[in-house]
Amino acid sequence: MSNTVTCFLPAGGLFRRVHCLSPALRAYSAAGPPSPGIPGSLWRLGKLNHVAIAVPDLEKAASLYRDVLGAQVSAVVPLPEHGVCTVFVELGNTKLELLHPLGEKSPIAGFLAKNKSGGMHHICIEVDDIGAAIVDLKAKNIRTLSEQPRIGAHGKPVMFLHPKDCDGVLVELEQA
Ligand SMILES: C[C@@H](C(=O)O)C(=O)SCCNC(=O)CCNC(=O)[C@H](O)C(C)(C)COP(=O)(O)OP(=O)(O)OC[C@H]1O[C@@H](n2cnc3c(N)ncnc32)[C@H](O)[C@@H]1OP(=O)(O)O
Repeated sequence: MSNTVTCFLPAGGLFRRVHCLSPALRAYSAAGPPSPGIPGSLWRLGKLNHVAIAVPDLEKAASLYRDVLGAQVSAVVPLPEHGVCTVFVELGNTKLELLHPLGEKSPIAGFLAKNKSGGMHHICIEVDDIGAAIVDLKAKNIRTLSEQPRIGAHGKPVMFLHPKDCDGVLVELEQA
């Protein structure tokens, strides 16, 4: 079954044929696909909470999203317990988290040394039961980057998963 329908849009007195998402698929996309979960599993994956971008100049990056792209951008929030300063960019369906190292032992210092102009650092996905998720993922040999969950940028427990066990992507799970 095709996911697209053909629409005819007026264009300079004529009609232009374009392919667009079928109404059913559009409704599904707007609501967000429900995670089916693993049968018998005690936890489920939820929404994309944010995509984090490590940046060498936080003010410059905040200005790009606020003044050039017109997004709603938060103030700078230092999180010394995580070794980063953050700025959140509101996108409606998700957020961007701009990250800059704070302190001498920042966990993002190595990443920025390798990626001097910055780059995508991690994705954060919500889970409905972070404790159950951690037990399950450890049993499946996915390495967690701390023994216990820590309190993340939104005041909720978070856990990072090793990028080498997640197809090269650093994944943060956040309690919904
Ligand atoms: C506030 C909170 C929140 O949102 O709630 C946050 O954001 S805190 C955000 C900051 N906190 C965190 O990131 C905490 C979790 N992160 C960590 O524990 C660390 O950053 C690691 C992911 C273990 C990487 O540490 P480090 O750079 O010192 O180690 P390393 O250079 O030996 O890296 C090991 C391998 O992983 C790769 N690697 C490193 N960082 C990566 C990243 N962000 N994405 C994908 N791959 C990455 C390296 O290139 C290397 O691969 P090769 O061996 O192939 O070269």
